[in-house]
Formats: sequence, C-alpha cells, structure tokens
Amino acid sequence: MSKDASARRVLILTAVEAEREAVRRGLQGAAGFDVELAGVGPVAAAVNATKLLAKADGQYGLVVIAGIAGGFSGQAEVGSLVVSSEIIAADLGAETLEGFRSLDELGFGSARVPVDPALVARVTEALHIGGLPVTAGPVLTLSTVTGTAASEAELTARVPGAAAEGMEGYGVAYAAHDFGLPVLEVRAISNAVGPRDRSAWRIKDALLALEAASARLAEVL
Ligand SMILES: O=C(O)c1cccc(C(=O)CC[C@H]2O[C@@H](n3cnc4c(=O)[nH]cnc43)[C@H](O)[C@@H]2O)c1
Repeated sequence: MSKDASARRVLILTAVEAEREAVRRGLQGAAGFDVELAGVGPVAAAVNATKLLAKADGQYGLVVIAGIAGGFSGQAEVGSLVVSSEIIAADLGAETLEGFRSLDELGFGSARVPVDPALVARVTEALHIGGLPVTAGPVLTLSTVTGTAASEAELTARVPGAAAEGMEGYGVAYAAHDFGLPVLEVRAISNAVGPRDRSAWRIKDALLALEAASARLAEVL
C-alpha cells in the first residue's frame, strides 16, 4: 500500500560500493534512508533503479543519485560538491554536419529531467552552512567519460553552466520520473573534466567530501 508522502523513505543510489560505503558512513544509520547500488552507466542505473522502485511498493518519496564525478573547470573544483539543478543526458541525440542535436531537438522526448528548485536550494544551503564548498548547476550524464579538451569545450558550449558529469544520473532520474518521484543528484568532484589523466583523480578526497555531504543530507532530507 502507498504511504503518505511525508512518511516516505529516501532511496540513495551510488554506482559503486566505495561510494555506497562513504554515503553510509555519513548517514550514520539515520532513519528513513536506504543506500543501494545502481551500477556504472545510465543503462545499469535505470534498470536497477526501476527494479528497486517497483519492489518498494510506494515507500519512497525521493530518489537521490550520489557519487563522485568530474567537475567542469570554473564551476566545480576537485574536492567540492555539486547539487543538480537539472539532470541532462548530454550524449543522447544525433551528430549532424551542423553539430549535435539533442533528443529534444529531434522530437523524441527529453534528455533533461528537471529537479525541484526548492529541493536544490534546501540541500545546497545545508551543505554550504555545513562549511562544505558547493555549487548548484546542471549535472550531465555521459556513457563515455569526457577525455579531451575538445569534448569538454563542446559540452560547455552546448550546456552553459554545466557543473559536473557522471555516468548514472539520467538513468536513475528517468526511472524516478516514471514512478512520479522527485529526484536529486549530489556529486563530489574527484577530477576535472577534460584531457584524461586517471592518476590525477582524487578519489579519496572526493569520497570524504561525499561522506561529509551525506551527514548533512541526513539532517535536511
Ligand atoms: O578506484 C576506486 O577506488 C574508486 C572508488 C570510487 C569510485 C570509483 C569510480 O571510478 C566511480 C566511477 C563513477 O564515477 C563517476 N565519474 C567520476 N569521474 C567522472 C568523469 O570525469 N566523468 C564521468 N563520470 C565520472 C561516474 O559516475 C562513474 O560511475 C573508483
């Protein structure tokens, strides 16, 4: 049976176990939260989110995608946090001789899932008050991690203000939207988007930031 919205639980999804552990450490067993694995990439994330939501029988009132991510230069630096103002499947569309055309432009639906501005403001403010460096902005979902300056420039031109990129957001957001649930993406920046240099990824720092953010989420969601 469906529950009253105010009594509903929060489902937090991460791509990998290390992220799930960081979120769980931050939550410190707070009541009302479940932290589950989405898997890596938008397809695994959509399938796993759908399975969890179908099994949950209306007990969730909010879905959160949490994890590490690449940050766009000038928007989100390594070690900082990003709260999604919008979740965008940035490579879902068609390449044409005139440039990339999104799903929206092609007339096949939308590659963008909106996020409740009041929720974005509440979470961003809570992280800020907690002393954590945070910015709110569009979070891109890509099946292929950006690895060149040219691709980075193309994305920032196409999505002004893009703050971060991950690989699961749109998949989870699409599933949540399909179940009529609000969704939010919270990312801790482990690396700069651009020329690939895996040795420069600061995964430990990002996981610590994710843990600190999760402690605040336990208070504000
Ligand atoms: O190697 C480790 O210890 C480790 C610990 C936690 C997470 C990882 C990952 O590799 C997670 C992959 C996950 O991270 C997101 N991500 C991170 N940086 C980017 C990026 O620049 N562009 C797109 N996605 C990024 C993504 O959501 C992956 O699922 C490793």
